[in-house]
Amino acid sequence: MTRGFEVVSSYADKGLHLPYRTTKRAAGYDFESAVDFTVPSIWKLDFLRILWAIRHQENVPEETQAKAKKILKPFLIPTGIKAYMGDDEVLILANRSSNPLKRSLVIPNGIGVIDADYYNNDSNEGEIFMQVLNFGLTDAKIAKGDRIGQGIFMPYLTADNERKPQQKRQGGFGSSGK
Ligand SMILES: O=c1ccn([C@H]2C[C@H](O)[C@@H](COP(=O)(O)OP(=O)(O)OP(=O)(O)O)O2)c(=O)[nH]1
Ligand SMILES: [Mg+2]
Repeated sequence: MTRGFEVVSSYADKGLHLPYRTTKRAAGYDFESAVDFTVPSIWKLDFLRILWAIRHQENVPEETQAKAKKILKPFLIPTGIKAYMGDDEVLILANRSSNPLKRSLVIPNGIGVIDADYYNNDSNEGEIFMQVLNFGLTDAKIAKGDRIGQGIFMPYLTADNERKPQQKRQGGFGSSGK
């Protein structure tokens, strides 16, 4: 077992496809969405009120803040997939170049870093999520099975005299603290 993909147990009988390469020399394994998913447009904000607040240097009302927070929060598309790899390897999750053009979807953190020790972690079994924002004017509808991103396996290097890592990975998305 060198590196590869598995379906996480909660999706065992959901008919998911493991990520695959579409052409002979493709670097990226395409990931499909595990569910039908809607990514709301970030423009669904209460525009006028925000502009008003900025114009008058007022605090944005709490209700608007809550709404904005909900919409601006990057959305996590479940893939139902986990990846195993060597200890000195990482899976880079990148957008498909067609996504900004066709679906107005971007990855707000640029790329996703899927660590080798994320695999089978105690909190979510290592399920890979694709974090996206929809900068378009309308909601982006994604169907189960749509190819949403691509994963590229890479080796990584460590630095001399580094402070040895103290933690065991418990999950993702901020699990190691601030
Ligand atoms: O697009 C992404 C990015 C990350 N992850 C998972 C795998 C990764 O191993 C873990 C942690 O990612 P990262 O280290 O980039 O985020 P963090 O904010 O530092 O979280 P943590 O404190 O859990 O390391 O979250 C994803 O599923 N999708
Ligand atoms: Mg981290």
